[in-house]
Order: sequence, then C-alpha cells, then structure tokens
Amino acid sequence: MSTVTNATNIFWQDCQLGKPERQKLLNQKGCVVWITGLSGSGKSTLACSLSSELHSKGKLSYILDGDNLRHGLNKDLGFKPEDRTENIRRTGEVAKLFADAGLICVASLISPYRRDRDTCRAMLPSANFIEVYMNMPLALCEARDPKGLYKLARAGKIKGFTGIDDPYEPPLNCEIEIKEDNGVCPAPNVMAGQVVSYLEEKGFLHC
Ligand SMILES: Nc1ncnc2c1ncn2[C@@H]1O[C@H](COP(=O)(O)OS(=O)(=O)O)[C@@H](OP(=O)(O)O)[C@H]1O
Ligand SMILES: Nc1ncnc2c1ncn2[C@@H]1O[C@H](COP(=O)(O)OP(=O)(O)O)[C@@H](O)[C@H]1O
Repeated sequence: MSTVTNATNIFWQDCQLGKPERQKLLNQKGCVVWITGLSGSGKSTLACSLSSELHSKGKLSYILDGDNLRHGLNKDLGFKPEDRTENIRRTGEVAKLFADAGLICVASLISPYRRDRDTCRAMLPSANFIEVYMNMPLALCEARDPKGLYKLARAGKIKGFTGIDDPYEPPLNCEIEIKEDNGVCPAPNVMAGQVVSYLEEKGFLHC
C-alpha cells in the first residue's frame, strides 16, 4: 500500500474478512466504471441505464455522480483546475472503497484532465478501472444543453466551462468508447449494453 499522508504514527488495519469473501457473497467482482465526457454527453444517462441493467441481472452497483457529490462530499470545491483535481481524487478514493466492498461502482464525472483520471486508475489494480469515454461532439452536447449552462458559458456568464473556455482532454487508452453511429447517438440501453458486455466478457459479473 503506497500512500502519502500528512499524518504520522498511523498503521494499516487489516481484517480477515476481505474483498474475496464479499465478492463471493455478491457473486460479482468489485470494480470501477469511470464515465468521462463533456457536460451533456450522456454520462448520467448511461450511469442510470447501466445501474438499472445490472440491477435487473441481480448485480449490485452504486453511482457516484459529479453533480450529486458536489452537493455533499465535494461541496467545498468549485471548478478551478485544482478544485477539479481534488474533486476527482476524492471521488476516486470513494470509488475504490466501493469496489473494495465488492460493488460495481459507476463514477460519472466530467473529469476533464487526463492526469487526474490516471491518478484514479492507479489507485486500483489496473483491470478493475474501466474508463468509458463519452465521445460526443461538443455541438451535440451544446444543442442538448439540458441545464442551459452552455448558453450561459457562451454569454460569458459562466467562466471556465469545460469545452468552451476550459479544456477537456480525451482519453488515449480507454477501455470503452461510446460514440455516434452514422451521426446518431446510441440509445441509453444500447450504451449500457456495450458496458455490460464488457463486464460480462471480463468476468466481473460472476465470482
Ligand atoms: N465550469 C463548469 N464546467 C463544467 N461543468 C460545470 C461548470 N459549472 C457547473 N458545472 C456543472 O457541474 C457538473 C460537473 O461536475 P463534475 O464534478 O463532473 O466536474 S469535474 O469532473 O470536476 O470537472 C456539470 O454536470 P454534467 O452536465 O452532468 O456534466 C455541470 O452541470
Ligand atoms: N443516448 C442518448 N440518446 C438521446 N438523448 C440522450 C442520450 N443520452 C443523454 N441524452 C440526453 O442528453 C441530455 C444530457 O444527458 P446527461 O446524461 O444529463 O449528460 P451528462 O451527465 O454528461 O451531463 C439529457 O437531456 C439526456 O436525456
């Protein structure tokens, strides 16, 4: 366990009952499905559809949604680069705990900086971090604009909005890419099916 802490005189406490026993109980393997993409790209839609699909298969998942976490755990953070970095780090640590609990943790955050996502990946055995890139054109996300935030950003009323005046760094080596097919975005259940197939193929849905 390599962690840098500010505290001294702390010790790692182990318990005989561990992840393997919890996984056996749940008949699944704990992992993190990390969904990244622009605002409006469909992250939350995919997270919900995926969670429902897994539930119907008797598999336990839990969604960590960026917007929701910012109402509690991450309420002290804004959208400055260092705040986004801390937002992702904290969420990565929580996701790691859920995966250790044996759950399929679905994290859905813009997570715009590659280095921050890679930091989360490094928190887990590499196969257990499944990065899903919502590769949707900015024009589509902006046309959707369900919260009217792009409009505000274009009007200069929100500063540092991802994709407008703050960068989004696409993954270079993600496990799953969701993109348009002939200019059409796949339906939510189709996007979820793509992820479920991956989880099935890699053995996460059984123990
Ligand atoms: N400046 C700026 N840039 C991007 N997004 C903004 C901003 N201000 C508010 N919002 C709203 O916050 C949601 C993104 O939160 P995240 O925690 O996922 O962002 S990040 O990962 O820390 O970049 C995002 O939600 P989604 O649309 O679901 O992605 C927006 O609703
Ligand atoms: N696959 C899809 N097909 C059609 N509309 C979608 C799809 N995915 C998302 N949407 C719509 O796009 C908008 C943004 O989706 P959302 O999941 O909130 O994105 P994000 O979480 O990335 O901000 C919502 O109005 C949602 O209903």
